[in-house]
Amino acid sequence: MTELDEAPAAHGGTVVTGPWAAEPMVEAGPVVGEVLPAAGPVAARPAVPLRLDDPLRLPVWMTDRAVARARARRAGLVAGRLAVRSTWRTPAAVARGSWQLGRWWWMWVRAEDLAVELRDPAGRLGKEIFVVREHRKARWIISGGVFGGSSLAEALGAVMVGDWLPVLSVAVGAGAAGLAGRRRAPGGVLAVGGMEPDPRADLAPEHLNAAFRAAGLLKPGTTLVLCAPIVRDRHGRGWETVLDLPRGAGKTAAHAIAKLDVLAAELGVDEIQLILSRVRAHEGGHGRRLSLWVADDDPYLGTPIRSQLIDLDRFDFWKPVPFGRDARGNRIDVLLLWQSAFFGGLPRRGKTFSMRLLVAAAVLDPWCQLWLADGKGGADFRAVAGVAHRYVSGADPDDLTAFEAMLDELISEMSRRFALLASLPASVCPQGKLTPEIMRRYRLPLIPLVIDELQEYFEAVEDEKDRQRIIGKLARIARRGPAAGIMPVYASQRPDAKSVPTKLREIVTYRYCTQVTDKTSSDMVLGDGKARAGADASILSESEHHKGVGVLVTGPASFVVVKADLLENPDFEAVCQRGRELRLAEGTLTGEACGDLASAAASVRFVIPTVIADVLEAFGRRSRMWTEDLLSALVNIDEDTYGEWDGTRLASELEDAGVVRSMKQVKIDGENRAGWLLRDLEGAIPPEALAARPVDGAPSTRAASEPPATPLGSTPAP
Ligand SMILES: Nc1ncnc2c1ncn2[C@@H]1O[C@H](COP(=O)(O)OP(=O)(O)OP(=O)(O)O)[C@@H](O)[C@H]1O
Repeated sequence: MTELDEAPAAHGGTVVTGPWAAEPMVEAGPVVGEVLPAAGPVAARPAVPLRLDDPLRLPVWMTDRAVARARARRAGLVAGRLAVRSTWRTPAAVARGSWQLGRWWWMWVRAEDLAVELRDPAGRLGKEIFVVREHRKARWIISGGVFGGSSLAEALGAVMVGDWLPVLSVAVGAGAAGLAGRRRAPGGVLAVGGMEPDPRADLAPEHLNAAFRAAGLLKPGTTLVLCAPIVRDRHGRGWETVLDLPRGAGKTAAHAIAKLDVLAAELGVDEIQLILSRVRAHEGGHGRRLSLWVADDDPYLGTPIRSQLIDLDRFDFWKPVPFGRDARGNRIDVLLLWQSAFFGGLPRRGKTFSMRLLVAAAVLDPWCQLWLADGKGGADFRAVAGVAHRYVSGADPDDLTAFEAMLDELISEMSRRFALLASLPASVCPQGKLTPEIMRRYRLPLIPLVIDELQEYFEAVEDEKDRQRIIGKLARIARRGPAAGIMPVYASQRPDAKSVPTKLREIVTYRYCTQVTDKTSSDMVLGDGKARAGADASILSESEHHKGVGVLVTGPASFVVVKADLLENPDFEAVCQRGRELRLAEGTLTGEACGDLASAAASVRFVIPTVIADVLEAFGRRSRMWTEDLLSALVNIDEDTYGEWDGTRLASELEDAGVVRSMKQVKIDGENRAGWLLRDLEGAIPPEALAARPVDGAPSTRAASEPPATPLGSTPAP
């Protein structure tokens, strides 16, 4: 196993190469400003001026097996259909052609063309009738001459050459009549064998012109401007080109992207097979320039790619996380540093699995402190319990309290970090932001805050005011957290306004949406107007192959459709086990992952006083509690012992057990009341018992002579 040290260098919150970037054309150089021929029955490719020093280029079907196969298949189909259909179509075509030729001859011999020219505005011929008659006479003579001459020639030919000559003449005549009587497709394009041309076999400029015209993007008589020849892409999986919409029609690249569904239908492919993206100014583009790629097949077919994270010993979360691949097979990595993310989509479409790739990367970095809440409390995240600093599973009333306590604690941590960063000298902290050096020196690990099935928490809250308060906290963390190394990743199953509060979504920088039912739901996750701009998760199908495929929006104008790598539950468990070992070795295992304090104390033969043990149990995952709540929780634990206790009795018992109370009033939700802090209670546990927990950075195997590590969260003076 290796560390992913060849991962691209960190760069401010971007996703590496996506199909929106015009790729260099490898097969041929760009031919700027070449005008596509008008739509029509033109089968030939656009004439690219040849120069003597141009390399010899073979037709694509000779160099590309996929195209050769597609062509052969199509030729076979066309020939087969032609053979079957011609049995009844040929006589009909010959009859139609004979009738048309006969009619044409009759019009000609009647000199109708001349008569039309010579008629006065009232439609009379007047004296010109004599000219017309002269012509009629001459044309009858010519017809008679041709007919008589050819009959004589046929008769002589039959005698001198053979009887087959007249038969051949009749066959040629019938063939000509048959050709004249062929059926034509509407618009004048010939439908060979009754089949439409298949752009997958050979995408030609006229296909593009016709599709753009049908989508209302081209005015009659105008054509697209080809900036690069239409070539096979480097993997031979589709056709690609760069083109401009013509000036003067008022149509932009954005208009074309909004018509992606119509264009795909006109090109005879599924929307998922057509990748249209703007070519921006820094790539040499402008408002009318588009990069276009038409895949031969659904680009997401095939077995899912196993996540690289499974085989990594450790990962550096300051680097982009290997996430998946786009339609064209380019790797997509996601740098979560300084960012926040939102995952949405219908159930069972791979939302949690995709999000878990980021979690796995965090788990593999011992300098990441994971705070995680799973609203459903399913099996997907159970393995993080051994690594996570805070882990809330489920959305029952107790879990909801723990969930909010976790948010409060994190907000306090965020404020502490900002205060600390502000106090550091500019030489240590030049940008006022966390750096890997500051992280290690001041024990400020990166904190991914991961919340799956967010809708469960919103639904568990009955009062709208409480819901808004939670949204406010989540939004506050998303807005300010990233600069302090706190990166929220939220996921919700239901793409509606209640489950995906707009206020929250708009702050989050990355948004990922797996399949949804319609454009409105897609916009609900990805942002208003995104579907119109091409980022539309409703084009994903229910196919097994589209599980884990989602639209990843990385900025106001950038998105990519990604097939996420696969990381299944057993692999995730192995990753979590590795993450725990890494933290134990590095002395960074903290919080709930350290386990139950009472059992840790028991392992060093120390018995925690019952009152402290019970109070700790009553605290659960909270960091502070009001006395009245604590007393009722104690009554729940043991009514016989605590039924008669009041605040004074509790204070004196805890004092006797060694608890030193640092403050009598504690603030919860902005309200100060008599209460207790978790850290005061933990302060009463003797050092040996605390040392039995790896919480303070002591690897379980640390030698007695080694100095103790500084606890995470306790910061040395700058
Ligand atoms: N990248 C992937 N490639 C292939 N299959 C995947 C991928 N991601 C997920 N799946 C499959 O899809 C199933 C559902 O995934 P997941 O649990 O992430 O869905 P979800 O959208 O989070 O659903 P829910 O909201 O019900 O939890 C998984 O059990 C897995 O088999």
